[in-house]
Amino acid sequence: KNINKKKLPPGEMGLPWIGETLAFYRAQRKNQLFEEFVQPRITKHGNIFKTRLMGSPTVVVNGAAANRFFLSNEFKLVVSSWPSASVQLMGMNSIMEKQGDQHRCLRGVVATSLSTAGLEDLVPKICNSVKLHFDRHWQGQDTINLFRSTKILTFSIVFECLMGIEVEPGMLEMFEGVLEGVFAPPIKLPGSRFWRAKKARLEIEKMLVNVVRKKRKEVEGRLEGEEGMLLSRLVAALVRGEISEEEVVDNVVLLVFAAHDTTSFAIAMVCKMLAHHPNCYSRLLQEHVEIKDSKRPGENLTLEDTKKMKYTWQVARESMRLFPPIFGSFRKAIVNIEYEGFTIPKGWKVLWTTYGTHYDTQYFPDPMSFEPSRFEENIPPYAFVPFGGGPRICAGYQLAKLNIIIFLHFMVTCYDWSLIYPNEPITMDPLPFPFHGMPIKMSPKLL
Ligand code: HEM
Repeated sequence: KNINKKKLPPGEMGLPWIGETLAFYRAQRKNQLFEEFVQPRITKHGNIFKTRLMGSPTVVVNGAAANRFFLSNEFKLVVSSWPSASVQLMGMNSIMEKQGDQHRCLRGVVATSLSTAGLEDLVPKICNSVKLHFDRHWQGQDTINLFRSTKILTFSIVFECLMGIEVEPGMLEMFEGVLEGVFAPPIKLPGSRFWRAKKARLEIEKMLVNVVRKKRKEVEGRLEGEEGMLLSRLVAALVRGEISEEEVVDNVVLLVFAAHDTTSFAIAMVCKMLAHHPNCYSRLLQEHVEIKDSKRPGENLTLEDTKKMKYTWQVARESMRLFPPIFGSFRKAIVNIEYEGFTIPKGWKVLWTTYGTHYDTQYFPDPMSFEPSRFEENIPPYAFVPFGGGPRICAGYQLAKLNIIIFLHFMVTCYDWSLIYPNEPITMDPLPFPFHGMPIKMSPKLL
């Protein structure tokens, strides 16, 4: 209560409640949130400024030092803070709402599924999913909506390869029904986005509770110590009494949400960059042809093979630097925070951004040019943060990486392709997506 006003960061709070929300939304709709909202305020006030968004006084922080400070002090100074609609739709028990020991327990379950042994099993599974996807959706077509295609694929990879739940017809649509409401105003009027999403969530709950109970019987009948995929591990924790049935359900929903638009957008942007940079494309193609030539026909890739996709991962990281799938995310101060001579009062929100460092000339000279070779050098910690950092760093980073590079392996070695709209605009709703869904022309490759 006794905060010295002079020590608040500079910036405009605007009108009561509404603050600068409209300007924020306007910029977001054009996918110009950084250029039109953040950058001009950095120029005027510096890297740390205050504003008011959706009723909350908020401090926007930019730069590697700020990322380090706020991301690594999760649980001590700040906690993640999602809009009410997201929390209602993902559930109160998802990992993003958990702190301390409960958070550690859930992360542990995800992490063991993505440990080295887990990844070794995942690689052939992902390969099979990609091949099956091409057989079902690409074969015999000469054009395809790439963004849609990668969403269908990512969904089946998360469900079948990571969790071990078979995808049934209609499931993807049900989940997308929920995702559409995640950032909508939480208005429960019939017909509103949020209302429709709530209905979809109830349907999913019904479906997942059955899946979880079936899995529970299986897990209980198994020998102790026998491990399985992520769902089995979550259910095993349920059987041991460490987590509840609601926690299992909420975390399955959360994992789909976390993986879905992010991975698909990352793949779409890599393809856009490859289409615009033919030299990078030939170098990437060569990497994959060499790997393919080292295998017998039909032999699956191994984790070792994916480690050889070094240039591909540079291309993917450079694409995520320029087009991060996540703009940043909100935290809430749980104490009064002193930072860089300013006070951030307890209860205020903090918005850290990926863009605030990704275009910083100190770390990325000539930041607007596409140069995958930047990633040959080590990038200083917290300067490149598409996956966040600290205790809440992306739990699915390894899966995202494998999904992206294995998809590219099969796409570039099996197909010739080109963008139908090379300069297709990117919009946001509120996550970024290519306006036309990135249609491509493609034909099977005659290698
Ligand atoms: C290119 C793809 C992806 C990107 C760019 C991405 C980015 C991020 C970022 C920035 C965060 C941190 C959010 C914060 O600090 O508030 C995060 C958290 C998370 N991500 Fe990802 N993600 C991707 C794919 C995935 C996948 C495939 C999964 C899992 C299947 C996943 C699961 C998670 C989970 C569970 C968290 C929450 C971690 C926690 O709260 O402890 N993500 N992701």
